[in-house]
Amino acid sequence: MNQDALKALVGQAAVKYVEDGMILGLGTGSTVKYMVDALGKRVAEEGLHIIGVATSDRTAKQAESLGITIKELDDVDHIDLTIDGADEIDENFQGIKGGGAAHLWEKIVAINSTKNMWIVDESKMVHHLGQFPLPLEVIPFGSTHVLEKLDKMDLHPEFRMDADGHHVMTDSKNYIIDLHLGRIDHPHELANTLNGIVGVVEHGLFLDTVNTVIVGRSDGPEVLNARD
Ligand SMILES: O=C(CO)[C@H](O)[C@H](O)COP(=O)(O)O
Repeated sequence: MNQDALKALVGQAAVKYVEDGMILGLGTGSTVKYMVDALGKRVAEEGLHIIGVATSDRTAKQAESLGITIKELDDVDHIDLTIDGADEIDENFQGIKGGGAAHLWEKIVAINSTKNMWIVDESKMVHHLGQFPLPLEVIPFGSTHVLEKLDKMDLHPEFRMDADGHHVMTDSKNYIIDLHLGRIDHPHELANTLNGIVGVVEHGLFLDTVNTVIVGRSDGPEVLNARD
């Protein structure tokens, strides 16, 4: 099975956890896109009454095009379950997110959710975090100085640019800096350090966040329970 087929598999597996009346956080990325397609199908076929809170403009657009009602986070009083993708998940269920430049909204939605589920193909499961560059969302004002500071801290920063050589912009109109770390031995310490840098809005370390991971493997989806 190729990677896309595994992503579709976990997307379809995840929506089996959706119940009528739920308020759902909808993540961002290519895996979530399959999940939103499958959710739209359930809404159309079963008439489920679901409210979605999207973690990006592109997910909101896709969901609405499929007949899923979308509300702003501030217009709901809770979120029952958020289903999102991830870039890396280690053996302690700690994760890196933000490959799609959406980790700020994803983290805000995640911390306001009763349960968090991540859906990934098996290539995302790792022994140690850090092979995937760690994304930081940074305020454009003074961001070159933030980059220099990170460089002096040996965090190997690089602005994320698009194919035309422009800064990748988040939905909040911020820039992304990726840290090329290779291996993160102490994710909580690194998170604390990054939280203390003025100009960094949010980093892509999602620590002690996820409850359930569905891993797409060629012999079927594997469900891992991280925490309650
Ligand atoms: O964090 C994210 C977006 O900011 C995505 O969840 C993550 O990048 C995984 O994406 P994909 O499913 O396309 O591999």
